[in-house]
Amino acid sequence: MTLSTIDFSKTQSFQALSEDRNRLSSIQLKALFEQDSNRQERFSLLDQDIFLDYSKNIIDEATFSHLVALAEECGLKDAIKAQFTGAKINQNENRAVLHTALRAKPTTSIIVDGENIIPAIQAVKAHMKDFTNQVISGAWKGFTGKTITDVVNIGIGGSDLGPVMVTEGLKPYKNHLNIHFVSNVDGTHIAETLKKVNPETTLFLIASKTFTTQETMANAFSAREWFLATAKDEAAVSKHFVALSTNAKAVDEFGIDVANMFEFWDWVGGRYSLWSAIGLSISLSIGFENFELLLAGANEMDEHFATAPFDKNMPVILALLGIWYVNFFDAATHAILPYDQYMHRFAAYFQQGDMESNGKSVDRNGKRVTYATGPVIWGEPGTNGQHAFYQLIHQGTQLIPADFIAPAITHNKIGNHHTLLMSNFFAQTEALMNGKTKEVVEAELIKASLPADEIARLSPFKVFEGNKPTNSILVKEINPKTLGALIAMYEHKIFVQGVIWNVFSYDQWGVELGKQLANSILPELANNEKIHSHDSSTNGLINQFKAWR
Ligand SMILES: O=P(O)(O)OC[C@H]1O[C@H](O)[C@H](O)[C@@H](O)[C@@H]1O
Repeated sequence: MTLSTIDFSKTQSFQALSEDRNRLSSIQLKALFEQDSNRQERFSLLDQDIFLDYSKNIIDEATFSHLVALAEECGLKDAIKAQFTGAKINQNENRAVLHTALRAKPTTSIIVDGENIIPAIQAVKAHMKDFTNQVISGAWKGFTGKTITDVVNIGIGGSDLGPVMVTEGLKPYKNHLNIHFVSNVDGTHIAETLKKVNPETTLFLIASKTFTTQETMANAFSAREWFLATAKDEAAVSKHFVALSTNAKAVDEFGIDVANMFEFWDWVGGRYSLWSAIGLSISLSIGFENFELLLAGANEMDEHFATAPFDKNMPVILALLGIWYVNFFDAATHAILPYDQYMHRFAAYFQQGDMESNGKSVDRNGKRVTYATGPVIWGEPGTNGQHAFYQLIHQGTQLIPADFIAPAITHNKIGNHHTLLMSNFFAQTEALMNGKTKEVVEAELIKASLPADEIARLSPFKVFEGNKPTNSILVKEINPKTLGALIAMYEHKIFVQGVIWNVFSYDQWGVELGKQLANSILPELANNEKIHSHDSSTNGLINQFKAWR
């Protein structure tokens, strides 16, 4: 079973949406609310303690049904089925895409290459559970008999961003272990981390799907050297180094006992791997039971995604709205704005999730696309963003659709902080939608007793056009289950968009060229001889570096 290769810009729904775009260009969102008192009821969904209000989007009933029809026309139903049942939809790498299997119920059966993969997943989970319990309880001892106090996850990209985001997001559930993350090949990252830990009580998790990634291997070797400088005994490595990988051979060559390897498989994409052994730092940080709740939340979202009709399906709706703005309003970026300090890495995580998946310009037929695909994903937690970049969202020339995410219940009930935060959350989407008219601005300036010529001069700067689209995602509370569901919701959003844009979302050839060139430049940096092998800019930069270092 392969994915369809329909050019969505040639579909009937696309044509209808183009007409909708023209029709809606003269309509203000505000007016749509005035015309229909049930608008929010119509354009919102409640599922799994997540309330998605998408009513503040530039859509009406007709547009919404055309968007849903677009999903149907592009074969989304079959695509979802293909992904969940293990079809090799990552065609360029001939792989299935089964992060959903990692959180499936143990009774499920999913066949890949003639074999049910669920028992192997359960076996790794049992290993993770046992190991997590030993480390947390203190039964796992370091080489001098001391218990573990610190865990350092060494990994990059998908082997870092998910665990960082989730351990930060779920800090209220954290136990006594200190969790650190080292990703950058810049020696500063590992050096600063090693300053904080003691080799006798530190556990290193070498997290790499391929176990060949330059950055991770360099950091892992430096950590090992640092450790051995104290331990002075290779045999001690097995008590302090474990591997999270698909590559048993490379793990063995590094010197990690394969018994201390937590395996996963090629059908888990790096940026979708936090549910696999890559999640060991999460499990150590919040306990295996909470890790399982994270998986259970994701699984419930999987079921919602796989079974809900498209017009009641959160990931599908988010994906379609995203396409609406990228392809019909020329939106080049999409902001993710969590009003929750613990979620401060959520946008960074989905930068990889989304941009590495759908940052493609060749379609599934191997042809250059004739339309825009994945937007730039960015964002910072509210209210910090309000005092930094919201100016541009409110009054700039770019249309920036934004997702506002907030928990109703806070983990830190200090004074009135949460109501202050939430008042901003509600105010911003309202302000973005309604804007402020010239009349209102002028009335305010008259009230402030400004002279008429000053009012005329100032008012254009103080007008807000409004009509800026947002989704509000109100979560009852950020806990392991709801966070699992939220992450899965965005994962599926990415998948749906990839299906419709007719791109392969699960490969990432775009990261290869830079890696290749870095490898060819590396030997050129070994001495101080002048380089002439590149363009004049690259030669000049390398030679200046050599002169200065
Ligand atoms: O887990 P690893 O094999 O070390 O890969 C780490 C990362 O590196 C690559 O460059 C890919 O672009 C990412 O998708 C991946 O997550």
